[in-house]
Amino acid sequence: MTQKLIVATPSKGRLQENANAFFARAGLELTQGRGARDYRGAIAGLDGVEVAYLSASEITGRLARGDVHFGITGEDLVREEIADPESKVELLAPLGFGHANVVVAVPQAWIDVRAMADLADVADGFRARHGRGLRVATKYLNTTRRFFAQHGVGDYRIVESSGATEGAPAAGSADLIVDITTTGATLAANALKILDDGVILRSQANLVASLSAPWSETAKEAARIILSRIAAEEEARTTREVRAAVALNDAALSEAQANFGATLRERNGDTTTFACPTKQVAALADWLIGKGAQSVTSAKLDYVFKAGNALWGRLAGRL
Ligand SMILES: Nc1ncnc2c1ncn2[C@@H]1O[C@H](COP(=O)(O)OP(=O)(O)OP(=O)(O)O)[C@@H](O)[C@H]1O
Ligand SMILES: O=P(O)(O)OC[C@H]1O[C@H](OP(=O)(O)OP(=O)(O)O)[C@H](O)[C@@H]1O
Ligand SMILES: [Mg+2]
Repeated sequence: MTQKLIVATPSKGRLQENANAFFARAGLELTQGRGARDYRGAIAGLDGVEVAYLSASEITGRLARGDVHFGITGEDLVREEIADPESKVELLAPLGFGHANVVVAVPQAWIDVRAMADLADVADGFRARHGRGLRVATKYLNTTRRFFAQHGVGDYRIVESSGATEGAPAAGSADLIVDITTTGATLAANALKILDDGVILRSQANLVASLSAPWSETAKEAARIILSRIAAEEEARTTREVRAAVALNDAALSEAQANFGATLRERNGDTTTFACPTKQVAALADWLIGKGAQSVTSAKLDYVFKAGNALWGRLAGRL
């Protein structure tokens, strides 16, 4: 069976540009078939791969159904649109973009309502006072139901809203909302406030794998290669190669690991080379000078390929 690996990437919206940049960083050049309007593409140099350009929401649905193998989408969409996501998909890696919180927000004028417990109280008395239950505008139906149930908010109704959700309370079509926010500007413009314990999820874009897609040998091999490049880029981006002319014993190496997260890459005579988390480079250098090094250099690498491919290992273990 020569079923190709299908990689779904956002074709529009907030994740599109960042997703393209993410693949480019990993040395994966997406090539679009016959023109910008062709929604199928490929990855240069990788025969067993097909790229599908879809909306983030559509990507999530296809991952759940097993129509695509890999997809880039928001964790908010995965938790909302896939029932029992742990059994259907594997969230392989958070990608560091598409940050947004799914939140419960109420009118700022509700001065006594600060937390979910206050909301539960309001919900209980609301029907008696207003002749109807609370109305919540949202497109996150399942996420809202789960969160409200956890917090004992029972008497409410969801008003499904797919756009301009923040305007619903002022327009009179809902009393509060559950929606996504990044800067908070839209909430503020609509005189809404997030409840103190009302952050339901801190979401970001993820590389997600479908567990039910047809994982042919061709698809597995392509996935292994793609994941090794992604891991190599991530390792290179988050670490620096630190080198010093100083001989260190095993106890000192353990200390470097424990204090700075620095792992030994190579020991060559009197030269010691570490892989060090970027943020710890200066501290490690200081420590190495304290150990007798005359100078310490730090270099940024393009890729760090490793014999063991942790990302692929994790996925392979579930297929
Ligand atoms: N400020 C934000 N607002 C909405 N989504 C965001 C934001 N920041 C990041 N995202 C992420 O991007 C995903 C897709 O949102 P996006 O707005 O691109 O698409 P959409 O709302 O489905 O379609 P549209 O292109 O019509 O807005 C969200 O589900 C979320 O994971
Ligand atoms: O906290 P902020 O930075 O103000 O961002 C939040 C807003 O961004 C999103 O809308 P988007 O622009 O994607 O339009 P949409 O509602 O049509 O998806 C989201 O639905 C909020 O309305
Ligand atoms: Mg949007």
